[in-house]
Amino acid sequence: MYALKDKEMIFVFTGPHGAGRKTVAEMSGSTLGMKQVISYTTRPPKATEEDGQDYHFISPAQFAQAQAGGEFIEVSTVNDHLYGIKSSDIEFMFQQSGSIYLILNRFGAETLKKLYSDRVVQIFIYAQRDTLEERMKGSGDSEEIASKYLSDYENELAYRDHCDHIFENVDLAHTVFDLTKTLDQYLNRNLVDLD
Ligand SMILES: Nc1nc2c(ncn2[C@@H]2O[C@H](COP(=O)(O)OP(=O)(O)O)[C@@H](O)[C@H]2O)c(=O)[nH]1
Ligand SMILES: Nc1ncnc2c1ncn2[C@@H]1O[C@H](COP(=O)(O)OP(=O)(O)O)[C@@H](O)[C@H]1O
Repeated sequence: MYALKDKEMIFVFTGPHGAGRKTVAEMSGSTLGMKQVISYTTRPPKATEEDGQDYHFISPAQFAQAQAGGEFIEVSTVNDHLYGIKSSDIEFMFQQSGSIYLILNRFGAETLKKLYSDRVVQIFIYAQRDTLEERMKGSGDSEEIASKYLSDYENELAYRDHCDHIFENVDLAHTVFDLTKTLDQYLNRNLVDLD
């Protein structure tokens, strides 16, 4: 496991699938110069996704090999596909930036919190159930996947009690503004005028 250096912080975006975690994390992250640690997955890429940008798309055999070699600090199964984060990627991203972020389900968020305790800030992004349903349709998730995620909505929502900051993502610009202001306070960059 990578040992964090002085002032290095990990921001974990979690919350229900389709709430806009990825959208808002990328927008605030690029404003603040934070780097994303990209997960590895055995899920096939969607039409709009790029290898190395959205995920590192690897085969089950490649995943098993990396897992056997102890390369992952966390592994999770979602809809019959494996997802994991490599410790070496955390280290590499910290060489690029003093703060990194990840977009994880609640199990991954909980694991990182256990591993890195007070150096992890958990950001919970959510939306109302019917809003999620609409967004999932819009982002190309199949009805089967959407209904699987929605059936777990209450459990996903309950995880917010474990998080440091909670944002309901209704209006995108508003969420990103509030989120950037919150993250900026940890980073002490004062990019956002607080008045
Ligand atoms: N625990 C864990 N969760 C992950 C990891 N990578 C991605 N996730 C989460 O697992 C879920 C995967 O969902 P998926 O259907 O592939 O849709 P996505 O939202 O487009 O990535 C999302 O909630 C991700 O945030 C990982 O390495 N570990
Ligand atoms: N505030 C918002 N209003 C409307 N659509 C949004 C908003 N935030 C995100 N979206 C859209 O919702 C879909 C899901 O967003 P995404 O960031 O992929 O969610 P997550 O990472 O939480 O699964 C995307 O199509 C995205 O463009």
